[in-house]
Amino acid sequence: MLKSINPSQTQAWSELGEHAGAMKETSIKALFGEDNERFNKYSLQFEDILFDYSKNLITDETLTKLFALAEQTELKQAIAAMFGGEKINATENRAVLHTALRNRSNTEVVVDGENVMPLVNAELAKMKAFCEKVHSGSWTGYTGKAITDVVNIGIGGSDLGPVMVTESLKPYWKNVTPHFVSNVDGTHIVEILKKVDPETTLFLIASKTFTTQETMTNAHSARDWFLNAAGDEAHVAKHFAALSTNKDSVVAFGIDAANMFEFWDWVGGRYSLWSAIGLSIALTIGYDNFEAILQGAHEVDLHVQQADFAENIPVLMALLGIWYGNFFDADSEAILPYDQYMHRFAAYFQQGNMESNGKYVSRSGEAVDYQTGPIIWGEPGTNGQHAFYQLIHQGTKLIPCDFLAPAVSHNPTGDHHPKLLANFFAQTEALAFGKTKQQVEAEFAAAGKSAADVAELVPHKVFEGNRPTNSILFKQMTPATLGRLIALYEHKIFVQGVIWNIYSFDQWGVELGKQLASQILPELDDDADVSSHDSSTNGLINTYKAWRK
Ligand SMILES: O=P(O)(O)OC[C@H]1O[C@@H](O)[C@@H](O)[C@@H](O)[C@@H]1O
Repeated sequence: MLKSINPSQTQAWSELGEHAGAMKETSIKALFGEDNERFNKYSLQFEDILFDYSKNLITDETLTKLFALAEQTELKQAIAAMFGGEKINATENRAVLHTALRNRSNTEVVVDGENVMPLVNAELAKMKAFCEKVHSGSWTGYTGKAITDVVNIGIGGSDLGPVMVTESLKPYWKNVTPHFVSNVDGTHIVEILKKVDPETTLFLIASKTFTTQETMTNAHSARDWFLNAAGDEAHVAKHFAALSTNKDSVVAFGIDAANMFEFWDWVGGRYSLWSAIGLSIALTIGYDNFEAILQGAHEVDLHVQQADFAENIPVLMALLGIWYGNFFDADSEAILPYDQYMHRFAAYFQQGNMESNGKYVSRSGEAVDYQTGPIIWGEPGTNGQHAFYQLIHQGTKLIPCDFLAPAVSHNPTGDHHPKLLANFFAQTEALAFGKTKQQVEAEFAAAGKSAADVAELVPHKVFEGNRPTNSILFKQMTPATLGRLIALYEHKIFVQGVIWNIYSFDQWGVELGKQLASQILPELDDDADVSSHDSSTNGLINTYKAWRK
């Protein structure tokens, strides 16, 4: 159990509050002007990843106070508790050990007196053997043909990770094409089923609980579609596998227990891509590449445990987020990958952050008196530049941004990549340093315009700058690099949750909607008007019933 420590009552918090007041009087530009060594001081390289956090409104004093906050909220103890298998997910009485799934050192990880590593290793061996059979063509469908398509049916943590990773690593795809069905909207499964052939398709029913309405509905529809073609229930075993913690429900659904890939209650849904939930990843890019993702993440697991705070990338990422969220009232963060393959990266960490740290109740059960998890959003560059960057550059809101880019493209066509990277470099420069009134006027003067003619236009063309960013430049998008990047962001979320004194590994906030939907569903069976809800909900339901006739 993690102690409940109110961060806003710590000495460091009040010092940070005062210090933020002073920092509002300076600017990123001024700080760069004062110190030529800023990049060297405020950047770190970890393996093939360069983390440059120099374009933040920080000084050594800021960092010292942020590290003090981490000390005073007992971050070190919390890191040890998580990796040590303590039940830090107290509201569900569970350990938090997605790190054990990628513990390539194979050191003991004990939960309830049992070393879980033999379980982890056995499941990985089973995934490996299965991948080999599918890739070699020795695993065949009901008509003897090899598998060409995998359809992962899952939602939330049982979908977003595999989607993001398979998309990010498209250059590594093998002879199996992945598809993903998540939404209960029938459109999703109908459109995917149009693309695949029952004779050569493998369905992975991915659900930690194996009770999620969307997933079970889609799984039954997939099974019906398959049986419609295959005829015989005996063929299901060749085309359906389950990725779950709930064996009884898997068997009750009709999936052969031999085709179940297991994980455990100490793996949170949104941290589960490292587990059997990653089977669609391993089938898409090959088991060895899947293992390379685990290896990359494991390196970061060692880093977060061993590095001093000043050298610890996830800790720095977390503290910078707290600096702006709690002391500058920033309420969102943008994640902006300059890599088209990473187009679902922000969506993935939208769940990671918002489901983990979207909590207002502290670990002692009281409402907190400070901001917790940020709103996360983002799209790949350069598309975002032509859509929403206007607000980041000249809007009234402070939006700290992470810019990510590979130095080497998998598609070095023409001069696309230098152009992409020129934009990547330009944006953080523009955001930090802006363009002054004098610069705008000088540009007009150089173009032969008189000061009087352009006076009204000038203020609109000024960029205040002083918009903070992190740049994460990596060598190339490889499985190990992606593993590292994901683990960095995962640990950022964990560190922030510790400091905010909340429980990052439960998600009670998703339950009420599910509960009400299951009450409403039977009310939609007939055409009778309902009156059991508030007037708005009654009105909506009754209009729906009238219109669907
Ligand atoms: O994997 P299952 O159990 O189907 O859950 C799928 C998703 O459900 C949601 O309600 C959330 O709680 C997510 O964290 C979870 O990943």
